Amino acid sequence: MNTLTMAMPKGRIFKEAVLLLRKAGYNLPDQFEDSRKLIIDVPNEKLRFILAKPMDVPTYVEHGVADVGVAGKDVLLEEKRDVHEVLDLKISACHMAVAGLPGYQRGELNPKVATKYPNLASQYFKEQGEQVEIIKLNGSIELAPIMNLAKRIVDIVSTGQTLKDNGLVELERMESITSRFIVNAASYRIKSGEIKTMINCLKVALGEDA
Ligand SMILES: Nc1ncnc2c1ncn2[C@@H]1O[C@H](COP(=O)(O)OP(=O)(O)OP(=O)(O)O)[C@@H](O)[C@H]1O
Ligand SMILES: O=P(O)(O)OC[C@H]1O[C@H](OP(=O)(O)OP(=O)(O)O)[C@H](O)[C@@H]1O
Repeated sequence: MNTLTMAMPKGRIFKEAVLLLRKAGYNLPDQFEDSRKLIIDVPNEKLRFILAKPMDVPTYVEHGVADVGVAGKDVLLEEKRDVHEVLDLKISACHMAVAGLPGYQRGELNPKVATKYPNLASQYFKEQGEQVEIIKLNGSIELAPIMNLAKRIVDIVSTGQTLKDNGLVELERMESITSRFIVNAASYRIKSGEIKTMINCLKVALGEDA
């Protein structure tokens, strides 16, 4: 049996993904979630975890540095990496939205939209037939309309608290987002037994038919 390398997103998805793996029967050590190590070997399960920035997980999987990984659908839509998306893990649920100050009306020429997701946002507005100027930010996106950097933002909404606390409202709901199990194409062939076993165990944990 081959060792599988799994790219995991550091941050909010990580804990939920670890819980799901444990539910799927993988015996992961205690304190696994609290470690600051970026590579964690679990020899008993023939697993090696690499802990990457959420946006970088598909890159590691595309290049075959990791055989499999967990990535938010938002990241997959933004990065468009060449990976197989094989399973919806139904964790870290949220949605993408266009937000802005209350009462915003379309109509300006080439309006600015601030976002951490320039590709996803560009595609959305193209489909809507609205020409916009995308301003890429790396976080605290809700600042942009308040400071008049851009009247609208495209960002993740979960509880809606961040929008509310900053006096913003959701203007248009976009895609629903959950985390997905992704696989490198070559690994899928070379390590198909191990990968299919993992997918089946995850499906059972999710209450789906394996
Ligand atoms: N409220 C939320 N805000 C942001 N991301 C969320 C939320 N709920 C679930 N997610 C999921 O978590 C992922 C982001 O995780 P996290 O917030 O830990 O990283 P990040 O802040 O984008 O990372 P970094 O800023 O370190 O690059 C998203 O890709 C999305 O799929
Ligand atoms: O609807 P809510 O539950 O309030 O969650 C949404 C907020 O959470 C995320 O920010 P994050 O905490 O990742 O910080 P960031 O601004 O650094 O991206 C996201 O970008 C929103 O700002």
